[in-house]
Amino acid sequence: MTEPFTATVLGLPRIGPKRELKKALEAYWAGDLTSDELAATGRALRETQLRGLADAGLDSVPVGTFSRYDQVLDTAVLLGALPERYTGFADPLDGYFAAARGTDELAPLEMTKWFDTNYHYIVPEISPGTQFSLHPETLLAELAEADALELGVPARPVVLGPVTFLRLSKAVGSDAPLLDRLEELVPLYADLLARLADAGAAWVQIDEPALVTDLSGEELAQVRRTYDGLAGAQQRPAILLATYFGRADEALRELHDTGIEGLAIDLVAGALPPPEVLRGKHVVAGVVDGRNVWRTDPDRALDALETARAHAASVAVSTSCSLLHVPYALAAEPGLDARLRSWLAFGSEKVREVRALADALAGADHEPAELELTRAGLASRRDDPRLHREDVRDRLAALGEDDRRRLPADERRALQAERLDLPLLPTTTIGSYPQTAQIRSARADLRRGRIDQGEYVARMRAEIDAVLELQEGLGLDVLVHGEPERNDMVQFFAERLEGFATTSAGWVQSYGSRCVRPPILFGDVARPEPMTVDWISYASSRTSKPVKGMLTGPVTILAWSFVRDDQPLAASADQVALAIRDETLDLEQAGTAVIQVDEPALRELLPLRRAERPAYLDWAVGAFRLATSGVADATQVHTHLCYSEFGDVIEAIAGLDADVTSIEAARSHMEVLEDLNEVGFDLGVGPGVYDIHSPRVPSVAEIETSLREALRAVPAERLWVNPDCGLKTRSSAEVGASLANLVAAARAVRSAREVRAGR
Ligand SMILES: Nc1nc2c(c(=O)[nH]1)N[C@@H](CNc1ccc(C(=O)N[C@@H](CCC(=O)N[C@@H](CCC(=O)N[C@@H](CCC(=O)O)C(=O)O)C(=O)O)C(=O)O)cc1)CN2
Ligand code: MET
Ligand SMILES: [Zn+2]
Repeated sequence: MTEPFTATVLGLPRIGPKRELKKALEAYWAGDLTSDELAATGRALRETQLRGLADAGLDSVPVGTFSRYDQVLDTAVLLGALPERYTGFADPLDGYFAAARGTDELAPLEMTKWFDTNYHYIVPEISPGTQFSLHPETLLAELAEADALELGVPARPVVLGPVTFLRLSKAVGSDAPLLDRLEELVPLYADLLARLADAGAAWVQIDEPALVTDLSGEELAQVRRTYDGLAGAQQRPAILLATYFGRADEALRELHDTGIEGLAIDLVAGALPPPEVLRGKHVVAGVVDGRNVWRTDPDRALDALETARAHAASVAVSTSCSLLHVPYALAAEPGLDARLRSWLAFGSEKVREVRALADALAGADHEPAELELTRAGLASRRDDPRLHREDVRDRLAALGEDDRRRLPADERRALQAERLDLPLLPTTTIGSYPQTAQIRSARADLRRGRIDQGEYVARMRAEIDAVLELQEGLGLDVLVHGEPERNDMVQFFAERLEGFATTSAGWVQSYGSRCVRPPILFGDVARPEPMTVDWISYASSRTSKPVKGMLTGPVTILAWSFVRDDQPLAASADQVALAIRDETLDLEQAGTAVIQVDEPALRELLPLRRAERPAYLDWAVGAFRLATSGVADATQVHTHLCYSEFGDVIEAIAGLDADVTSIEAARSHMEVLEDLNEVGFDLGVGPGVYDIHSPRVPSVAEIETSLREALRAVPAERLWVNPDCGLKTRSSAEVGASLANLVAAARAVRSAREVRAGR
């Protein structure tokens, strides 16, 4: 067999340690950078990164996990599966970006979450007319580029596997299962393998995270035939099949005797499969968490590595998944408190951990220095009083069922109707208004000491005034303050809660050029003081219309943070929920009649395996209800959900028991509403009437059509009118025009009904 390696990582971040790629992309899109300059940015990032890995002592380095936008879209290009409408561009790069982001004329492909992460991939469309063809030029060029660096370490090309590619794609124009098309892809992948072998690759990594989801017997058989085909290819590198984000035992058992040489296994989200599955294989053991930021417990890791070694042909140490999901390096965070820092590993620290664990496994004479550091860090973490606060624990222990329950919905509805006096089909927006350069630079000025807190507050209040004036002018019914003071809907709260740390440069790619800095939940959660009350009270004081209090829910705060690994997520969720509950009570006290608690990530955290879903939904719904059931019955609780298909969580949505739920629906309007009807949902609902992810301004007529369609599923008394999601990524011009049409459409439908009702 090909010489096995000992230390590697499964994939790499690409946005750049200082978001160099983000800035280059946005400059290119703005017409301020040439495609050559954009390419040079990518090349420089890849070179620095690969040299870093080689210097750190990895003996196999991944190539091909870079992307100008997204790796699934790249795979569609690799396989010739980009829909035809994106292929006529003079520069193919512009077609690629058109598929990713759309143009004035063309809608982009859909975007959705990559498994249970906060990364979004572009959803390829496969139609009966799609004719696959191989386009390996980019991958081969990156491989050649890596070889030219003469790192002295073999480069290992990485591709997304055919099963996962089809599993993540969307079928259009046919109901036939997409996996039926695996047989068309086998010869292409076989051809690709031959080209990679020709180019000198000893190993190829084929990523198949879809194998950790539930697969039917028929699907497993298709997977089997696919890998029989690939392993049987005439000329090819050794195949490392990489699964991550869970256990893939059924598939790995099925594939054991296909002739695949290596298995990369996630030992953080998953576990070692039975010994017979490992037998004869090169096992790349993912003991270093690629998705979280804690240092790896050396004893537990070495235990797992030794067990793997007892059964496998050889073992390498690796990360559990790509490092795409963690920030580049702790070095960029000198501001984190020293004790917390000693518990943490970002990307480059993880690479060092991998090497050190591989040395320890190989029987190094001395404990590698990196592991000594880890042991010291872990000891101080265990003893830190911030991880176990009696005040927080006592409060949680005293909770009962009544703390997660409100009056029956119809009784609340009557009380709220009286208090709010809203028209039929009330109009509202989801919370954020455009996060302009002006707003962001005010925040940057505050950070750099160029303005003081008073000046900052004054500028944000001016933004709030402008947004309120816009909404009043447009005639919206329930107003929002626009969230100008929030750098991010999760980070903002984490900065104000004890138990969380936040970073200044810990950027992680969310989609395309957009990034987030996930907070680090390290301890028990408490809220030292109100977080949003001053802003909301200010906004309320400026208008006679109701202004929604605007909070992020416990599930979403956790989903978009790095979370504790020393207690169940459910326990952390209740702690965050209590802090949010306290905030709702303070908002109410200050006179707020409508409070929205966003849970866009409710669907995202849904376990990949069906068997684990009920338990998750139970605690997730419980945490939301804990956060929202403290307020009086006359206070209207809203929630907002987006980013996904809701089929699997529809009962949970009803279980949230929010008085009003705004829900992304521009793509499949009636479907969500009918699904909700099926579970007996009888609360307020605002199916988004236009897609905020596109710059397109929807016409009055099309919004009216949406509303009339919605009215076939929902009585007017329960229907709200709102966009799909917040407006922070849109321009002010788009927002003004779109909302004017939204209000006009709502009014038209309203008065048509009133005429009919003879009012
Ligand atoms: N955490 C999280 N996850 C999420 C979402 C979300 O809202 N939050 N939504 C979905 C994803 N959608 C997203 C939509 C937009 C952005 C986004 O716009 N991100 C911004 C950064 C947002 C931010 O942190 N802004 C900060 C910092 C802004 C910044 O870059 N400042 C410059 C200076 C700017 C200046 O001087 O003008 C700097 O620090 O260098 C702020 O406003 O304070 C970006 O990539 O550009 C991210 C995700 C799902 N996951
Ligand atoms: C990703 S959901 C966003 C909800 C938030 N209130 C906003 O309007 O931006
Ligand atoms: Zn949303």
